[in-house]
Amino acid sequence: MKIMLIANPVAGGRARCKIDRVVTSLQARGAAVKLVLTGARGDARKAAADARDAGFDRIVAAGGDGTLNEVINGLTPSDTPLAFIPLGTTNVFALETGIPLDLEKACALVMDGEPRRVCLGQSDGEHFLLMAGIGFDAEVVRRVNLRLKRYVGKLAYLISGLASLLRYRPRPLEVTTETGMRRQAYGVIVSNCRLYGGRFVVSPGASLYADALHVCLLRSDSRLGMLRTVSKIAAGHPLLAEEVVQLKAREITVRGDRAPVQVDGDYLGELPRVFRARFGDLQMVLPVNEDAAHEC
Ligand SMILES: Nc1ncnc2c1ncn2[C@@H]1O[C@H](COP(=O)(O)OP(=O)(O)OP(=O)(O)O)[C@@H](O)[C@H]1O
Repeated sequence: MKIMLIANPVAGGRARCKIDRVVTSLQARGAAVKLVLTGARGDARKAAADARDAGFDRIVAAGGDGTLNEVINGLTPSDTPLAFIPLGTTNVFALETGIPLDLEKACALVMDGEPRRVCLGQSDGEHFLLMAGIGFDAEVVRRVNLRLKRYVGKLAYLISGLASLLRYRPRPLEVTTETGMRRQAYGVIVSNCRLYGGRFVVSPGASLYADALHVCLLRSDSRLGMLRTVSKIAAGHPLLAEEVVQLKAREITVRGDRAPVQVDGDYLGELPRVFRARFGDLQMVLPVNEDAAHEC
């Protein structure tokens, strides 16, 4: 099996030795591995685009969810299956899909797993695998100090969250779906997966294998209300109808006065934006689980 391994040596703080172990493990399982180490943002995307038609049997992204997002954007659309080795800080995609955090088991999945078609979110030509956030969470992502994140990990988001909370004022957002349904909200999370930011379940009905996105509309128009909703999500408490509205849609338009947008944990820009579900443009090597089998 010919494998292109695109790996971020600074994922999760320091991943260089883990990447060497991944190469050794894949070679021991019979793979011919070409390794590209990223040196900066954008390298993983370029490497994936270059590898697209180069005859590899698998493209493997090794790093955090940010590296995975870049590889997806370089690769899609493609029939070459994409596998993932989680080496990141939060590893939301691995938690969502059950990709093992144990390197040996993750390498075994790369070699033995069956590729299957997945759904991606798309906005202005950019793909996302996990979610897009509009409003407060995007402000937190915009303000996060990436150098600090290398040293303190997830704590950098908490620091940015507290700093953002002092200044942020929830502003009204207008959300329209392809069926013409129109709603107002003060924060929006467009999900392709159930989990958000770690093990927090924001969109329980979302699935990587369905041709749709789930939309969570946050209705609190005050900072205190917003804090209450976020705390309940973090504690795993059920949310009330006056706090959130959940929708399912294939196309979602969000308008609002220069509100910030993040996708898969990276700042993307400001509103207005259209978010679309795109099923089948990419195949991924993932563990088989029953939910996934049902959705297919
Ligand atoms: N050699 C490098 N030096 C500095 N930054 C890099 C390098 N290679 C890639 N990057 C940037 O680091 C960003 C974050 O890395 P990545 O997502 O792999 O790990 P993480 O942030 O630790 O994990 P997670 O996304 O799961 O929180 C990438 O989006 C990329 O822009």
